[in-house]
Amino acid sequence: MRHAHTVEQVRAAEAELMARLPEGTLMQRAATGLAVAISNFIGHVYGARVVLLVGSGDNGGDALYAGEKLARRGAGVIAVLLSDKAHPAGLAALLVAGGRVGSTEDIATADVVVDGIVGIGGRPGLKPQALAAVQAAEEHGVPIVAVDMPSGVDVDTGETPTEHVKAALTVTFGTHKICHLIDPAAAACGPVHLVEIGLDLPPAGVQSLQTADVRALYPLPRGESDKYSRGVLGLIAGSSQYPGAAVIAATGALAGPIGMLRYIGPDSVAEAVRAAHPEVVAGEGRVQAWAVGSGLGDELDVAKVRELLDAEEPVLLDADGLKALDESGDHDEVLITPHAGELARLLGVERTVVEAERLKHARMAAEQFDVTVLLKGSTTVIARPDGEVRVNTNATAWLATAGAGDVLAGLCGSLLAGGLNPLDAASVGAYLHAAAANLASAGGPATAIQVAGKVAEATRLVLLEIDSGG
Ligand SMILES: NC(=O)C1=CN([C@@H]2O[C@H](COP(=O)(O)OP(=O)(O)OC[C@H]3O[C@@H](n4cnc5c(N)ncnc54)[C@H](OP(=O)(O)O)[C@@H]3O)[C@@H](O)[C@H]2O)[C@@H](O)CC1
Ligand SMILES: [K+]
Repeated sequence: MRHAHTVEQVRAAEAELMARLPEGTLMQRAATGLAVAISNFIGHVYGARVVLLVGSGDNGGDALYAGEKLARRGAGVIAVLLSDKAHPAGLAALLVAGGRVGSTEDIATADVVVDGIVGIGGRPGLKPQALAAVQAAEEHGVPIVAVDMPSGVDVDTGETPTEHVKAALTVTFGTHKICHLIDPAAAACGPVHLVEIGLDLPPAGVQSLQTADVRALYPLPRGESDKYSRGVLGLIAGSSQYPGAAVIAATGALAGPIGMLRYIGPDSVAEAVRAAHPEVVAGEGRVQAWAVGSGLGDELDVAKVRELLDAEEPVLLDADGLKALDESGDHDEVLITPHAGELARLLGVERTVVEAERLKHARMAAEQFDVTVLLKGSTTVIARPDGEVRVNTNATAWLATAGAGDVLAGLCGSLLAGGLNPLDAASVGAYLHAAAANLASAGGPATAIQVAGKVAEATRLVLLEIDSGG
């Protein structure tokens, strides 16, 4: 599990640990890990040209001490001081090691720029001198390694209301922060490298499943399992207008853990579903969970869906089905899977607002409708009414294709029917969906059906303990 803590939690853990260690120990641990990560990033140290952007706090201190270590190994290290309060001991150490103070002019010929402008003490945005330095790096194509996080992002929300660094690599300390996992800030981090510094942290409110977590959660059939005990999913999807959505959702569902799929819908759509998947049973019967909504169009039966929402079985509500959601009733076992536009409609706000503040709006909807919300997007945010959040970060941009959401709905529904709670079903489903997309895409385009076709293989790789790039 990858954990993302808030600034307040990190500060408390840091204070507790610092009280037990000689002064400066934590910063030295951070700077050592940072120097190693920078040298791995540039591939060579001797003769490398490194420019440090140094703000007024300890984030700049980390950069200066890492610069000192690189200078000792033969790098040419130049510090651009963005404040007259730059960490005095760190600066002295850099100068003793042969580094020097320079200006933004030095950026043009650098191999790497190190962003030590601000860390967890930062407010969003960049001051003019810092912005000019960052723009110089961008203009000259010099990659930026961010210390702790790209300066200018909102650390605790992942929002990027104004200018910020776009890093090629982020080196963080002790634990991940929320901005590393939530877009749009997460997209500005590049790969995130975690340096352990020994912090003792409380449970994190934002987490991200890794391969081993998915393996541990996945509902496995047992020797005595039959098709009913593995779980039966009822699928209400597709319409004369969008028959394909039912076929695609069914393909996603059958690639999950269920033993049987029941399809409920118009005869013509049922025929299409059964032509693609002869194993599907058409018509009502006992189910362990419902997946409702993909491609229903105008044929949504609001009363019927509300009946299901009030019943005991878990319900996944997607696409057109979301129109049936209201704030009444107990929706503990309900999972909704909107994209930003659909969530915006539910909350009565603009889509762009949801995209800019994904964590906030996913949590808001979860609380308001008393449901688990899976907000689709480049990083998928899954929020529970109690505020617990999981994020899925292994998606490929190629997954933005028609029908991909129907595959996800079918798969997550299948996991609900297989016995997972909405949070686990959503996070395991999002992980396997993205892993399948990575296999189907392999760096190029892929259709939704091709993605669905790779879910079984992605699952097998996870269960066999092979990391499929997820
Ligand atoms: N916690 C840990 O476990 C460890 C932490 N470590 C490191 O310490 C870092 C935190 O250091 P920190 O607390 O000194 O704050 P930091 O982020 O450097 O900001 C300093 C000052 O900048 C200012 N400022 C604010 N916003 C701004 C902006 N947009 N643009 C420009 N300036 C802005 C503001 O001052 P003000 O302007 O209000 O006077 C603020 O006080 C942390 O990220 C990690 O790298 C590691 O060494 C070891 C383990
Ligand atoms: K930074």
